[in-house]
Amino acid sequence: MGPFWSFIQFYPEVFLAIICFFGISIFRLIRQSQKSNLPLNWPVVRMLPFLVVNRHCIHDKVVDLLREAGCTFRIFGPWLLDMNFLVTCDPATVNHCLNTHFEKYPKGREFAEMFDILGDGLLVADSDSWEYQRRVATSIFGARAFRSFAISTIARKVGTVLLPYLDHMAKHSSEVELEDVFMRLSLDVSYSMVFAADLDCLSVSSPMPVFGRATKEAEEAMLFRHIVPSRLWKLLRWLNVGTEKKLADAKVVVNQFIYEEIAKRNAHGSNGSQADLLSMYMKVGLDPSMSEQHKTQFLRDTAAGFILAGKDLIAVTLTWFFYMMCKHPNVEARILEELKDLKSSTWPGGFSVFECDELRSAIYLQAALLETLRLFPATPFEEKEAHVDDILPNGTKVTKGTRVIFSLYAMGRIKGIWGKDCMEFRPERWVSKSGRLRHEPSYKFLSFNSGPRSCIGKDLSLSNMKITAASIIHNFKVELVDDHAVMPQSSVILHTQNGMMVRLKRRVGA
Ligand code: HEM
Repeated sequence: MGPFWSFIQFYPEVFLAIICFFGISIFRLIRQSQKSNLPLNWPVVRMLPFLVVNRHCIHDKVVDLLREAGCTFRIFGPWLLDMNFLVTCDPATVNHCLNTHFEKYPKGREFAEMFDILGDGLLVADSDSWEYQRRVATSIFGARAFRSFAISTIARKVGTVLLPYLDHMAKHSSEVELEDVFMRLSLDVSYSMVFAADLDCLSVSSPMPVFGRATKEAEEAMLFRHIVPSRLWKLLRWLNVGTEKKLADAKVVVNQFIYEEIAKRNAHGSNGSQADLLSMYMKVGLDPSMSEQHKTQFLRDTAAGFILAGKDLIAVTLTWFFYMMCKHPNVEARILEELKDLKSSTWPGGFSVFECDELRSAIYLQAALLETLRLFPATPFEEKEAHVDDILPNGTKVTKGTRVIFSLYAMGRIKGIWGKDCMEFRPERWVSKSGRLRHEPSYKFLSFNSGPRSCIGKDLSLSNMKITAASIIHNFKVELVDDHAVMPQSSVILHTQNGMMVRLKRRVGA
C-alpha cells in the first residue's frame, strides 16, 4: 500500500478536512465568478482560465471586466510564467503613460523580439534610434511629392483594380468576402507606395502572390507569440517547428523581395522625380556614419515596417465601416447625398473615383470613419513596458518591467468616456454645431495612438479610406449575405472572425 493510502487510512478526519477546505474554496470561487465579471485568482494557474475560457470573445470580456473594475485591473498569469500585466482603458492613465511620462514606457525589448520581422525599424525602436528614425520619417511623410505620389497610387488602384474586381463579382452575382478584398488591395497599395512596383494581389484570375502569403503567415505567427508564454514560442523558434518555422520561412521570402527591390534601385538609381518611399529614403541622405551594409539593413527594416504597418489596419477599418453601412442604411444614404456634388474622375468601365482634395468637404463621411474606429479600433489593444517603478494617476503602483496593456476596444465602449450612447454607431457625435469635425483628445480617442509615438500615417490612411469608401459607396450597393454573423476576432488586429460575406449591385447611373 502506498504512503497516500496509508495516510487516508490512519488520518481519515484530516483527509476529510482537506477535501472540505478545497471543496468550499472552489465553491466560493465559482459563486463569486457567477456574480462578477472579474476573473478569479485560482491557485497556481491564477487568472489563466479566464483568458482560456474567453479566448474567442476576449475583447468584449475585457470591456465587462474594466467596466466593473473601474477602468484598470491587474491580471495575474500562472506562477513562474511571467505573464502578469495591467490592463486599462482609463484616459488619464493613457495620457500619463503615452504623453506626460512617455519616457518611462518604452516599447521594450520583448516587444521588439516579438516583431523581429521588423528588424530595428521605427515601429519597434526605442530611445535614440527611434528619435532618429521618427525625424527622417516625419520629413518624408510631410513632403508634398510623397503625399501626392501616395494619393495618386491609391486612386489608380481603386480605379484600375478594386472597382473592376467588384464589378466582375456584381455581374456574376457572386458572394464576396469583403475583408479579404480589402486585405489584398491594401497590400497592393502599400507595396506600390513603398517600391513603385505592382504586386497585383487583387486579380480575378491569379492567386495571392507569394509575398502576400508570406506576410499573412508572418502575422499569424506574431499573433501566436502574443497569446502563449514567451518561453514557449522561444522554444519553438529554437526547434524551428510549427508557427515559428512558418515565420522563419516567411522572413526569407519578405527579405528576398525587399533586398531585390533595393538592389534594383542601387543598380539603376532612381530618377530625381521618383517619390515612392524607397526613393525618398534614398534621396534624404541617411546618417553618414552608417556603413553601406547598415544602410541596406536600415532600408530593409524601414520598407518592411511601412508595408506591414498600416495595410491590415486600413483593411479591417474599411471592413467594419461597410459592416456599419449595411447595418445603418440611413448613414449610408447621408454619405451618398454628401458625395452627390463632389468632383470625381472617370476610369475605364465608367467607374467614378473621388479626388482627395474634393473629399475634404465630406465631413460626414470622415465622421463615419472615425466613429467606426471608435467602436472597432483596428488595433484593439496596445502594449508598453514600465522602464522604472511608477505610480499611475489613480494611485495604482507599477513596478519596473510591468507590461501595461491599453484596451482601445474598451475605451470606445465606456459610458464615462463617451456618454450613455457609447454603444451606438452615431457619426453625428463627431460633427460640431457649426458643421465642422469635432476634435477629441487622442488620449480619449486612441485609435491612432497618442503622444510622441502617434501614427505617422494617420492623414494618409484617412485619405486612403475616404477615397476607397466614397468610390465604393458611389458605384455599388453593398449588402450583407443573410444570416452571416460578423464578429470581432480575438487578435492583435481587429479582423472579423469569419470574414464579411456580401453581395454587390452596381448603382443605376453610376
Ligand atoms: C487605419 C489605419 C491605421 C491605424 C488605425 C494606425 C494606428 C497606429 C497606432 C495605434 C500606432 C501606435 C502603435 C504602437 O505604438 O504600438 C501607429 C504607429 C505607427 N503607424 Fe499607424 N495606423 C494606421 C495606418 C498607418 C499607415 C498607412 C502607415 C504608413 C504608411 C502607418 C505608419 C505608422 C508608423 C510608422 C507608426 C510608428 C510611429 C512611432 O512609433 O513613432 N500607420 N499607427
